[in-house]
Amino acid sequence: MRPFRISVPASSANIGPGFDSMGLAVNLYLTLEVTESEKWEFTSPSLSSNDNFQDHFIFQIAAKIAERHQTTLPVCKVIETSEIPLARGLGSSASAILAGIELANQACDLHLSSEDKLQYGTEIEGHPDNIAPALFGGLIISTLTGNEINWLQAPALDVDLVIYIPNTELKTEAARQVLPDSYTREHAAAASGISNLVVASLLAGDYELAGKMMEKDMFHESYRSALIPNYDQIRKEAKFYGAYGTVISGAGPTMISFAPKGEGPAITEPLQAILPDYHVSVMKIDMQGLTVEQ
Ligand SMILES: Nc1ncnc2c1ncn2[C@@H]1O[C@H](COP(=O)(O)OP(=O)(O)O)[C@@H](O)[C@H]1O
Ligand SMILES: N[C@@H](CCOP(=O)(O)O)C(=O)O
Repeated sequence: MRPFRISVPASSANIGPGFDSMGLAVNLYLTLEVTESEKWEFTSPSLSSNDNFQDHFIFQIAAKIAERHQTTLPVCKVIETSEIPLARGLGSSASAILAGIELANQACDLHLSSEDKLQYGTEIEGHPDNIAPALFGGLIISTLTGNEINWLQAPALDVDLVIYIPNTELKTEAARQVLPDSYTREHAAAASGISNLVVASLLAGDYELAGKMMEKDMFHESYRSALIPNYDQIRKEAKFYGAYGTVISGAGPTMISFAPKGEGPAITEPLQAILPDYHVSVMKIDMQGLTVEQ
């Protein structure tokens, strides 16, 4: 086996009303450096020296994918590094799942297509909104109906992104529990109308309208806002300093603003001063998605 390096970007899902169906790849990366070895070694920021590599999430995903293809992983040395904070709404689990799938793909020579990876990743994660952009890059609108996934990569957005990462975690599973099990027809019609308009205005480059409509989400934001520290303040201050709109990133607690191109720093600076316990920064949209270097 030739050594290889896998890189997977983080992602910000939902973008307001695109709940479980829209997400954007951003420039924070999980990487795996993989070489063949005499004995298994897995170095990871989330493993202490007492932990068994077999308990590692990425190893488990890779082993499952290999098993699904009636094979086993060869003995490898894997070094994981990651810039993606865990349980903050930046798709760390989706990036880790894709890294595991690609580890199996490369190490076992599975010749998986991108659609295979999307399918496997979505089956594990449950929804394609983080998996699809982390795999393909850019802004992806996707939908899972039964087992079928359809998706579209939008043209590049001409915006700055500002993210506000607090130093507290919120597990996606916990943030899904506060959501209603169902919506009335009236509610669903209004919510999907808002979502349609966000997508249409992003595609048309009408970012003022996109920002206005994303803040009107009716699928998840209002139910989750109590779980998100400084939710109202971040939206209000970001708007004051020029943002088009600010929403929860994924299931939170990170928030993300869409701002006019070049205006990101004018929001970052005052917001970082207001939120000393946060990491506030301008992010770039990653247009590559998952990459493998031999
Ligand atoms: N690189 C990783 N290595 C091991 N486990 C990970 C990794 N990334 C994510 N996870 C697992 O996924 C969990 C976070 O997933 P989730 O609650 O969906 O939040 P998010 O995907 O928004 O970061 C972590 O607590 C951890 O169990
Ligand atoms: N649509 C999901 C997205 C979860 O994203 P994550 O980055 O928080 O894992 C949801 O809103 O639950």
